[in-house]
This record gives sequence, structure tokens and C-alpha cells, in this order.
Amino acid sequence: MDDDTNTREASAIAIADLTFAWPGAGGVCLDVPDFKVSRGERVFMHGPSGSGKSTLLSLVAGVLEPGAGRIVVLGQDLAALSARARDRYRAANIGFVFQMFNLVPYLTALDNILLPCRFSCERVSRLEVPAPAEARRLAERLDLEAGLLDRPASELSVGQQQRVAAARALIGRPGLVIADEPTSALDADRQQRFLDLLLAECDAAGTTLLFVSHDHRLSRRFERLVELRDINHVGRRAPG
Ligand SMILES: Nc1ncnc2c1ncn2[C@@H]1O[C@H](COP(=O)(O)OP(=O)(O)OP(=O)(O)O)[C@@H](O)[C@H]1O
Repeated sequence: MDDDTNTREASAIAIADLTFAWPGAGGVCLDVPDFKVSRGERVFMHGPSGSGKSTLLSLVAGVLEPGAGRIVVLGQDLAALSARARDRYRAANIGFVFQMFNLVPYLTALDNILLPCRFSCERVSRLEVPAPAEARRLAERLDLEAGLLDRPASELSVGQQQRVAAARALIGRPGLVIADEPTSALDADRQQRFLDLLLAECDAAGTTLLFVSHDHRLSRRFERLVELRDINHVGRRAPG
């Protein structure tokens, strides 16, 4: 293996020469020559609204395909997978916590936490206890009362839904958790508490965390801060 291959294997995320343009947007949104996140690293990403943070997360998750370039996630080149295989890879290896929590409203909180286990046997195979027991353990760690777990997600408060989404992202120890403004609806105390729990669970499982937020009070808890414009060279290349 050459050095480049070694680095890609050792990285949770390795991006090279990535470009992406939204159809009809009339310009490139992302031009990222090189960006790497090590396995187990916790990265806080920030940047102005509309600068492309969520777009970059969708590319890393394999939900969007780049116009050019290479995205390797946990050693897997996403372009080498069919769309179906990419869906399976994502379900097995990537947990998400979004701004809008994307819970299934009519499922109970417990069933929402268990969803990744229904879509991925890899997630189940990494569990040391039965999936419902692990879901309850995560819920307890995230300060969700046991009584809430049998309630439909639609009946939970925003803060409770955020914690259900975090438990769902973490179940079955995915190698990478991607969080897009996961604390935006919480008050300052709850934000810190939520972050404590998310970081502790990621540490315990050796999970890499890529966390996007506008809230710089949260950034000091992270090993590395990345401003998107420092890695996104849109508009910087010489005309050519
Ligand atoms: N589905 C879409 N179709 C077309 N353009 C889009 C789409 N989603 C985002 N964009 C455009 O891509 C650019 C980057 O958007 P993106 O949501 O990635 O920014 P962001 O940095 O995450 O913003 P915010 O901090 O407000 O969440 C914006 O100009 C936006 O209008």
C-alpha cells in the first residue's frame, strides 16, 4: 500500500478533489481539494448559513454524488458502490442526528431508536446485548425517562425527540456519526448536557463525530474546529 492508500484507510473521512454543484444553481457549491478526519476524531464544523455544510454532510453520507473527486468513508470509496450498496453501507456505518430529527412520528420512541437495527444486520451484530436492551440503555444515558419510550415520537417534546434521534444514531456503534445542528432547539443547559452524553457515547464506542453547528459555545469540547471556507476553495482557483 502506498502512503496515500494508508492515510485513506486510517481515516474516517478522506476527501480528495471533490466538486459539487446543485443542478440549475449556475455555479459550484463545493470545491474541496483535501479534507480528512481521523478515526475516533471529533470535529466541529462551522461557517455562514448557505455556505454548503449540509451539502458536504450529504456527500459524506453518500446521499448526494459528487460531480468529481473521491470520498472515502471508513476505508470505503463511496463511488465504488451501487446506489443500493451505498444505502446498506450508510445504514451499517453512519448514524445521523439532523436539525429536523426525521423521526417516524407514528412509531414509538423505542421503535425509532431501533430503526437502524431493522435496516442493518451489521448494527445488530455489533451489539453486546439484545437490541431493545441497548436502546433502553442509550435512552437512559441520554436522560430519556423509560415511560417515554412507549409513546409515539409525535407526542414528545423537541428536546426529547432530539435525544431519541441521538440514541438512534448511536445504536449498534456506527463508525461515524454526522450531526447537523443537533442542539439548535435546546436551551443552553440542555445543549451542554446533550453534548456531554453524545461525546461520552462516541468515546465509549470509538465513534468518529462530525458535528456542524453555528453555536461556538459548544466548540471548545471538540478536538478540531474546521471552518468550511478553509477547506472549500470555491471561487479561489485561477480562471483557466
Ligand atoms: N436541494 C437543493 N437544491 C438546490 N440547491 C440547494 C439545495 N440544498 C441546498 N442548496 C443550496 O446549496 C447552498 C448550500 O446549502 P447548505 O444547506 O449546504 O448550506 P449550510 O451551510 O448547511 O447552511 P445552514 O447553515 O443555513 O444550514 C445554498 O446556496 C443552498 O441554497
